[in-house]
Amino acid sequence: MAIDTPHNVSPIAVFDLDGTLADTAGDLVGTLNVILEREGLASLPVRKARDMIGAGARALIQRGFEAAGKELTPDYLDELFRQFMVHYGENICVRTRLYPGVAEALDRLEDAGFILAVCTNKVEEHSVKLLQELGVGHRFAANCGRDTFRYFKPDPRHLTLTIERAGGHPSRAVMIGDSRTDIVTAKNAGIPVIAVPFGYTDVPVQRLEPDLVIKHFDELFPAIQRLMRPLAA
Ligand SMILES: O=C(O)COP(=O)(O)O
Ligand SMILES: [Mg+2]
Repeated sequence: MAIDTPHNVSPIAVFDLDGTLADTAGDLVGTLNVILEREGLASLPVRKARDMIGAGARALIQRGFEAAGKELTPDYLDELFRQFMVHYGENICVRTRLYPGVAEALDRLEDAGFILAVCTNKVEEHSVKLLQELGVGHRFAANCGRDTFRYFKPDPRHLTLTIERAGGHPSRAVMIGDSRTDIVTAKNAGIPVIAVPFGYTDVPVQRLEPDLVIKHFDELFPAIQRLMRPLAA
């Protein structure tokens, strides 16, 4: 289906957050471990728990408890989720860092006239706080979390509504992500997707058939040019 491109719409690059812009596993798993320890369960090493990230904090707790062989009732999961949100909110940027080359890649895109946005399954409040603490919050025209709209990834409307809020258009957009969720979301929205292989996924991203894979943010701008040139023609 051809999408009509309105005149003079700036191109937009939409980024996933956890595992794409920033390596957040240390602090997410750090909070998961606080919760597990409060429940008398053994904590999980980051290398084992990192691939449980990607579907939001509630899923992370659920997966952590499954790994420990402990059942959770929905009510108790709600209670642990509340505890998680408080602890994580207070410890959101202790070990978390941007991946190498992110700030430069954002500069390059901005210089080329791109709008930048974030579409994450973190709650919006945490996404805003984290990107501010990482010193890049002001770069994004929209920062849309799991609770921003009624829809969240892999529902493609999370992505299309993010684009709309940022002032872009789906026909001049690209998504950058690290997981199956991001790739499925973008494909269902009809938007090209670039994957990074250093994030959180239980399957190598190449197998999920993104349009391109980049190993470092240095490669982002040329990759976007390759994908968007045919669209702009
Ligand atoms: O916090 C999560 O589990 C997922 O967040 P992401 O969508 O930014 O990868
Ligand atoms: Mg991610």
